[in-house]
This record gives sequence, structure tokens and C-alpha cells, in this order.
Amino acid sequence: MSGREWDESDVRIRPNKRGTRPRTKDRPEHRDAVVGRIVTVDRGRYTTVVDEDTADERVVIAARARELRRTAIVPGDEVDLVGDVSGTADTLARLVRIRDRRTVLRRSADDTDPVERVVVANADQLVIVTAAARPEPRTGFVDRALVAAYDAGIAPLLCLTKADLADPAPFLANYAHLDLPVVISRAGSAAGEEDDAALDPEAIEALRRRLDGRISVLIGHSGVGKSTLVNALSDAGRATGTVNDVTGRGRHTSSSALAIRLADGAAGSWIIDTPGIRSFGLAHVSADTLLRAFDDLEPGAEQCPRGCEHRSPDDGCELDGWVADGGAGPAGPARLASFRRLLGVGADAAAAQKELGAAEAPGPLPSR
Ligand SMILES: Nc1nc2c(ncn2[C@@H]2O[C@H](COP(=O)(O)OP(=O)(O)OP(=O)(O)O)[C@@H](O)[C@H]2O)c(=O)[nH]1
Ligand SMILES: [Zn+2]
Repeated sequence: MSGREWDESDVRIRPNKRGTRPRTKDRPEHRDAVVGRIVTVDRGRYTTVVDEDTADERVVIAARARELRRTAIVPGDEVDLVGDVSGTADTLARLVRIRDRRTVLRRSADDTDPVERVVVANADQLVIVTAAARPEPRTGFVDRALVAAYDAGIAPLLCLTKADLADPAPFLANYAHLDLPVVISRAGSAAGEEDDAALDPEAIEALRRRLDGRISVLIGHSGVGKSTLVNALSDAGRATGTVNDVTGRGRHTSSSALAIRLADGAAGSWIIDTPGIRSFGLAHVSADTLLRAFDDLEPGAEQCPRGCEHRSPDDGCELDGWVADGGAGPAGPARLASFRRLLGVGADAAAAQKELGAAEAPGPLPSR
């Protein structure tokens, strides 16, 4: 008997040393993939919007393909869907790929979870919501949120609520030297009682204009008036209502983030509400990354020693001298003070991360 001949199937089963060849049977299918935007995630079911902002826009529920089982898929993500993408009741599409993300926002490690995790993808703007009173505003929270935004390349916006209860000016003075847009919101004429605060329409319109055409993440402590804002800004008839129908859950019963349509917004206007996030993952933020958000100060660091952490002239940091010589203009000293305050926030985060004993936690603010 002669030895058998090689054929194509033999070639195919030879082990691929690098193991990178995609499974051929998946490929033709993936060519037909449609793009969905993740709206929310609940127990392994991904609620997406397909054909966004077209007449065919629909909600499609998907389960992820096996090969994605270790990957975080979060609200704001754009994903490829195959299989039944009709969106009809009781159908399930298959999520086969996550598209490249423009930005990611991470929440911090905490007692229940020692790992920083991505919570929102592709956001353009981080809306930091804080109240002028009840609860009292805190710079610590706002500072940490600012560092997270600067690090992620997401534009921050400070939204101060409940201005009918207290003058927001003293708190805002803390941020006077940051290039930080501010929107002030208050209860309208029916103010006084905290229940069912009807917000001042002008304030809402000012905020709405800021959100128009962008993907914005709202973040804030409990009770600052975040839901009141979202209700005033959202169009409950669109994605929100449908999501509640398909997941059978109300917005506040889930701790995962949820993308909601901005009412009367341009295409691509989303508000991402984040009931679960109390703090941000900042352990990886370096002094140089943060400095990039202060482009008026950045040239002053050119003469700094290599690896400078920009903390103090005692360590050779050149920023102080440069600012004193007017390098960053009249606001330079105040800007440097603001930068140093935020730098402290980052360092604290790195230390906290270490205390939690996370594997390979970086030291305090390594430079790059
Ligand atoms: N006086 C006044 N009260 C407000 C204003 N905005 C919201 N409130 C009230 O503040 C309380 C808390 O508002 P929510 O919108 O539930 O706050 P939240 O940030 O969503 O809080 P959680 O749902 O716990 O996350 C409610 O009783 C609102 O009616 C405001 O501008 N002025
Ligand atoms: Zn320096």
C-alpha cells in the first residue's frame, strides 16, 4: 500500500504555531456584521442600538461570542453583530467584535473589586455633577473626576445643581484657574420643596446645548440631582423606554451604566448615566499625562530633569522658576497651584491602590 497523499484537510489541521489564524468558518458571517452601540449590559445580555439615527433604528439584544468572554464590553462601545439582528422579540444576535475605542473611563479598584475596570467607552465629555448644597460640594470628588477626564482625554464639564439652595460661587472659586466650563442648574419657580424639583428651563437648555452631538457621561454622588437632570434632558420614548421593556428592569435597579438619548439632540447625542461609579481608576495616571492637560504649563517642564514628577523645586522641578518668570502669564502661579493639587489627587490614588494590594500596582506617579 502506498502512503496516503496529502490533501487540503491535512494542511489545515497542521498546528499553527502562532495560533493567530482566525477560525475560517466565522469569517464569511462576520462580513455581514452590522454595527451596534451598547446601551446597557445586564447579566450577559447586551442591549444595543443598530442603524442608529436612521429610519431603521432598532434595539437588538445580543450575547457575546466565546472568544470575547474575557473582554469588558461597556455602554458606549461600538460592536459588530451577526446572526439575527432583526431586533424582533425573543431574538438574540451574536456580538463578535468590539470596534476600536476613542476613549475609556475606568472606575477605581475598591473593597469589593481590586481591579480597575472600564465602565464607559467612547465618551467625549465627562459631566461632573455636584450640588451647591444638600449634599455639600466636595473638591476631593471633583478633583479626582477632573484627573480621570484629563487622563482619558475626555473633556470635563462641571454641572453645579441646587443653586437655589446656596450660592455656588465660593465652591466654583476652587476651579477659577482651570479651563473648566461650568453650567449652573437650579429648581425653577416652584422651588422650596425638594420633592419633584422642576428645574429652571434656562439652565436645562444651557446644559442641553453642551450635550448636543456628543457622548457625555454623567457622574455624581447620590442625591446631587443627577436623575432629575437626566429626566429633564432625556426623551423617555426612545432608547430608555425600550430598554426597560426588553430588560424588564428600571433604570435604578441596575448598578451598571446606561446610555440614554438626549431629547431633540443631533445624531450621536447620548447621555450615559453611571449609578455604579463612586470613584475613578487613577493609579496609572502619571505626572506628565496630567501636565498635558495644562498646555500653558507644559513648555516649562522642558528643562526638568528626566523623570521629574513635577512636585517641588527641591527635587529639581523647573516649573516653579519658569512660572515665577512669567512663562505661563499672569495666571501661571495659580495654574501651577491647581496642577499641584490635582497631582496630589493622583498620588493618593496610587497609594490607595497599593494599600489594596493590587498586583503590580505602580508606584506613586511614575513618569510615563
Ligand atoms: N432645591 C433643589 N432640589 C433639587 C434640585 N435638583 C434635584 N433636587 C432634589 O434633590 C433630590 C435628589 O435628586 P435626585 O435627582 O434623585 O438625585 P440623584 O443624584 O439622582 O440621586 P440618586 O438617585 O441617589 O443617585 C430630589 O428630592 C430632587 O427633587 C435643585 O436644583 N434644587
Ligand atoms: Zn518638573
